[in-house]
Amino acid sequence: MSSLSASETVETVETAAAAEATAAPAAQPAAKLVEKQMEKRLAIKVEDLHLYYRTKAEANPTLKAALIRKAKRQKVEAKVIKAVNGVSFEVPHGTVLGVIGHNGAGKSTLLRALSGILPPTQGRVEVRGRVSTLLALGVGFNQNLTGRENIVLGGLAQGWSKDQIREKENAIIDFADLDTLSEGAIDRAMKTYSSGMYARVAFAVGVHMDPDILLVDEALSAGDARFKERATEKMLELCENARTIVLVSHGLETVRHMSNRCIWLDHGNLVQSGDPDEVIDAYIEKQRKDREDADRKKAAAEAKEAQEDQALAAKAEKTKEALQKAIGEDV
Ligand SMILES: Nc1ncnc2c1ncn2[C@@H]1O[C@H](COP(=O)(O)OP(=O)(O)OP(=O)(O)O)[C@@H](O)[C@H]1O
Repeated sequence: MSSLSASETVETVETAAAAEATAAPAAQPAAKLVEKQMEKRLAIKVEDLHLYYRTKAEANPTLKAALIRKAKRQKVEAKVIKAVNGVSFEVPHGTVLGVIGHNGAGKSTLLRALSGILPPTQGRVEVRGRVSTLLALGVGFNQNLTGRENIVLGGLAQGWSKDQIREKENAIIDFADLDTLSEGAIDRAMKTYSSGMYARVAFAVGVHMDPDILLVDEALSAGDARFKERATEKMLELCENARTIVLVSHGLETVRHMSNRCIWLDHGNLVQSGDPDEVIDAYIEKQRKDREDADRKKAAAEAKEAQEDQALAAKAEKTKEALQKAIGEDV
């Protein structure tokens, strides 16, 4: 679980606004005022965001390779992976933003930047409000502590009072509802949990942190159908209270059902953003076309291979005939 210092980002925006007000104190053009009002309603503002990872080119260096490199005084080349390339978008408070895209499109990386885990390589990320992050693996839990102990730890990290912790602890445990899966599990070390049990506790903690902005990365994928339904209801309830949710998922129907805005990432680029039905339909159509293209390429390659086989067989036949002629007997 990670939280971002909301006050810091808000302060940046207000400081900029104050400076502008000093420069032009009196009448401001109506368009400017409207823009400012809109600006205030924003929960997230992402401007020309680039996120790169630097990795060593050699994934599994061998001792021999390392020794040769050392002898030649060569350095291991750093490889830059451009996970997100100049993405810009805005999210008003009360939005459920679905983020879709192929494997490796940059969705989780974007979410890491929104949660503050990953600083931008270039560009700006402004997140205004208390953030709660639900990552697929429930990052932040101590595996050796029990579910209950992790809940208390999460509360302490949020600065809750003893009474608040006691009150929320029960609500979280009720919501996670682990007893129906395995009695007494909440008092066992989390390393003994199944991925579904883990997801339940992570989700229950995340939504009870009373976040303004909830970032969800496939955290529901491990939950069973009943839990997913309850989690969806809870997220919609949060949203009715003008909370903002960013939902990264391959579950296109979940995104269609839950979100009221959607962005589609492809190789780190923002392909389309807007109405979820339109964006999801366009994405499905692109996937269909890609599959068709791949099938066509495969069929063409197979046809070419068959042709080459035929040509080779014909050539072999001719060679055999020529040999027969030359020596006048069967070979
Ligand atoms: N820690 C990392 N170090 C190096 N490269 C990374 C790291 N994490 C992700 N990447 C790379 O960044 C790109 C985007 O990955 P990311 O996990 O953000 O994609 P994704 O859309 O969330 O994919 P998926 O749907 O498979 O979870 C990929 O090329 C991935 O290999």
